[in-house]
Parts: sequence; C-alpha cells; structure tokens
Amino acid sequence: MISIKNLYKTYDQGGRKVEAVKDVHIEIGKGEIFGVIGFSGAGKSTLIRCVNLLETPTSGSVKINGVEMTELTDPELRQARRKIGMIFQHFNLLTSSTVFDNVAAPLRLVGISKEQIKKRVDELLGLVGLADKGGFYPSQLSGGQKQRVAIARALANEPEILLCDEATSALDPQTTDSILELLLDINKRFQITIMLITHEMHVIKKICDRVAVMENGRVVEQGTVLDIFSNPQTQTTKNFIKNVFDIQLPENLQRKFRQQQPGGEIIRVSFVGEATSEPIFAELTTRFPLRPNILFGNITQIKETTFGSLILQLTGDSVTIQQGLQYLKEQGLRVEVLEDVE
Ligand SMILES: Nc1ncnc2c1ncn2[C@@H]1O[C@H](COP(=O)(O)OP(=O)(O)OP(=O)(O)O)[C@@H](O)[C@H]1O
Repeated sequence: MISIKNLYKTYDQGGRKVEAVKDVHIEIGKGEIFGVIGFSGAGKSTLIRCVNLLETPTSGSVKINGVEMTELTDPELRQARRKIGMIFQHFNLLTSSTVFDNVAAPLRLVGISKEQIKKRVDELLGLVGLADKGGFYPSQLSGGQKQRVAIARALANEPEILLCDEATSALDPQTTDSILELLLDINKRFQITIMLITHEMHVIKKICDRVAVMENGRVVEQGTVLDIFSNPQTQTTKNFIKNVFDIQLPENLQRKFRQQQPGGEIIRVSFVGEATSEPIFAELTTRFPLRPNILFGNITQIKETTFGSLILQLTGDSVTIQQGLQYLKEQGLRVEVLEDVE
C-alpha cells in the first residue's frame, strides 16, 4: 500500500545542509496502523510529509498502491491526494468557517451536489460524535472536538490512507485516548491504512501494529510493536520504553535483597500474551527446588496483547538456578539475569 524506499530529504538551512531523512525504507500494508516514533528533530514530520509530497523528497521512492508519487504531475498529485487524508497536531481548521463548512470543504472541491454534501457531512459528523455541532465555529470547541472535525474532514473523500502528524500531542491524556479509540474504530470499520508519527510511547502502544524508531533522520529499528519493545536493540528505543515495558529495580533495593538472600540470582522475566495466564512459576517450583520471590511486577497492554514484566529473586543452588532459567526460556519467556550492582 505505502512503499518508501531509499528516501532522502535534505534541507538547506542558510547554506548549511540538514539531512532530515536519510535512507528510509518502510513498507506499510493495507489496513495496517504504522507508527513512527522519535525524539524532536528526528525527522518524523519530514518523513510523513514526503508520503503525500507536502515535502518533495531529495531522492528515493514513495509508492502508493504501486504509483510512484514523486513522478506525478501537479493535477495527478492533486487527484492522488484525495485518497490520502491528513490530520495535524494543531488541527488546521478554517477558523472563520463552521464545523459543517470545514468538513464540506473537500467535498465542494470535487463538485458534488449540495444534497449529497449535506448527507455526507451529516454522516461524517455522526461518525466522529459531533452530530449536533455542525453550526459551531472551531473556537467554540475543545481540542478533542476540533481534532474530531479534522478527522471528519480528512475522511470526506473516503481516503484509503490517513496520515496523522502528532495528532494527539496537543491533547490531554483522556482526550488523547478518545481520539485514539476513534482512529482504531475508523481503521477497523473502513480498513483505512494509518501512518502516524508521534513522540508518545502511549500512542504506539495503544493502536499501532508496527513501529519504526527514528533517530537523526534514520530508521534505527522497525518491526511489530511487540517485538521492538520487548527486545529493543538501540538506546533510543530503550529510552522510549523505559518505565513502560522494562521495569527497573532501584539499586539500593537490589543491594538489600542480595544481602538478605545471598547466593541467588535477581532476574527480570518478560512475557507476552498467553504466557501471562499460565501458571509457569507454580510449575517451576514443582519441577525444581527453587524459591522465586517476586520483587516487582508490571502488566501493560500493547493494542490487544498483554505484555508483562516481573523482577524476581531466585534462590537455590547455582546448577538448579541455571536449569530453572532454561525452563523459563523454553516456556517462551524472555529472561535476563540482572548484574550485581556492587
Ligand atoms: N522546512 C525546513 N527547512 C529547513 N530545515 C528543516 C525544515 N523542516 C525541518 N527541518 C529540519 O529537519 C530536521 C528534522 O525535522 P522534523 O520536523 O522532520 O523532525 P521531527 O522528528 O518531526 O521533530 P518534531 O517532533 O520536533 O517536529 C530538523 O533538524 C529540522 O530543523
């Protein structure tokens, strides 16, 4: 559906070259929700704007349904963009037009009848939960409501793709969640492919199927949200997931537990999906003369999958501990022995 290959975008900042996007390769399938996460300046906005050619790539390829976007003439590009909706952090609504007129604007450009426009706008406002707000002006709406209007407008021409540029970054956590729910609903209902950029881990965790992590213009990791965040390879990814997935045990507590129970190991165990409901630890103690003492635990939801982490101290003789660790790995758990902090 979206195929980005060898993509580069270089800006000239007063004689200084800034490579905002470097050698990016991303493939996004139909109906997928694909997130790009990165810190400020990583190149996310530039990348997403290259997809609908709001920014012209310096080199490389952007194909949508096999059509090379960078080779389209202006009229062809205008036509292609009708199938690509976009929403922005600051909503970009026409402040002097009503909600109804904002949503109707893209429909008026394609020249359909007044009656059809009214029917479609009413439908769209119903879909985003603003059926009674057609006569309001943007200034009379909350941030979440404004983003709903922007979503309705983006969907007006029944796009196949929705690009979301930090769409929830200006919203409070509760409103963020309601907008994310709406995006999920739209994705499921219409099979719309969604590409979004964000610096918020929560957004990725809640709705994305796959994710790319960007740093200094490059994609440094990409894959399913579960794979990338349960087994991060780069420091940037580790920084994003800190405290969300990978729980830590403060050093002073680690020291205390080691003193209380010398000879054991402190381990961090992560588990996905069904493993969370299986009595693996009960089975461990039945099979091996080991005593697991749970020190800390956390369960989080990644879209529809559960991801859990536990820090526990395993006491027993060292050979049995190794056997126990092997057993846990064989059950599909990720197991790390935490280094002694002293
Ligand atoms: N129009 C432009 N002209 C010149 N340089 C630009 C332009 N747009 C972006 N840049 C530069 O490109 C780099 C990447 O910026 P970009 O906005 O794509 O990053 P980002 O990850 O979206 O960051 P943020 O989350 O802060 O928006 C930055 O160094 C930025 O200064």
